[in-house]
Amino acid sequence: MSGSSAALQPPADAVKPVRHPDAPAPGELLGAHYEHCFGCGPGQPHGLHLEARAGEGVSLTAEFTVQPAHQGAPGLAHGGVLATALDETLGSLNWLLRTIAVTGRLETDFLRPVPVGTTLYLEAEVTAVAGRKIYCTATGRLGGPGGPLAVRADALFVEVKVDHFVDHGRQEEIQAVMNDPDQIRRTRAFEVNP
Ligand SMILES: CCCCCCCCCCCCCCCC(=O)SCCNC(=O)CCNC(=O)[C@H](O)C(C)(C)COP(=O)(O)OP(=O)(O)OC[C@H]1O[C@@H](n2cnc3c(N)ncnc32)[C@H](O)[C@@H]1OP(=O)(O)O
Repeated sequence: MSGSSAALQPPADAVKPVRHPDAPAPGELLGAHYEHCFGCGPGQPHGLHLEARAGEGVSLTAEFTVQPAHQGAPGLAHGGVLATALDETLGSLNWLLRTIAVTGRLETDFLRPVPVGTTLYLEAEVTAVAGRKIYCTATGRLGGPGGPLAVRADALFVEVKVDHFVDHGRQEEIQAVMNDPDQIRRTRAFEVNP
């Protein structure tokens, strides 16, 4: 079963997404947006370590290999972890728009079980933009980019300012990020109007 709910249908005044002129070139690895992100951070031992690569237009591909720490049922990926992989992949699209945005809504279809050791090949694209609202879609396939479809998702991301994180994040981590010039550079790469 698939098909997104009315909340994920772009309004009549939505426009096509525009790839930012300074977006990473097609084929370029996007890198982690935060060292300790559960989805993409290299400093998160049990994280997904998802790696995303820019595609054409406002699209990208990503890969994630399911580890024993990601199990739900014996030998199978937990559904919440797969939803995280989709969420992270969709969130990475914002590198190409150079916009900071957070997930407002994520609708997921789980079509096939995903065994531990499998590499999930993900593809995502932004389909429409309406003001601060970014509509996007993603798929995850087993074993290769042309493999069987295992998971898919439609989502709405909402553009926010850096203040979103500063105001709501725990002080300890926010301060550490503020003191890290590398992280500040990565955050700036998301923003058109910092
Ligand atoms: C120093 C620090 C450096 C940090 C450097 C970070 C770098 C970049 C990190 C990125 C990280 C990504 C990681 C992966 C993606 C996540 O996992 S993000 C984490 C999960 N998501 C969240 O925590 C978001 C929690 N929710 C919220 O904060 C707020 O609800 C939101 C989403 C910001 C919206 O609140 P708001 O700004 O007050 O906006 P609001 O007026 O309510 O909504 C705006 C529009 O969106 C619509 N909308 C909002 N929510 C929904 C919904 N659920 N369904 C349908 N429509 C909705 C509204 O109806 C409205 O539509 P219009 O009226 O404009 O037509």
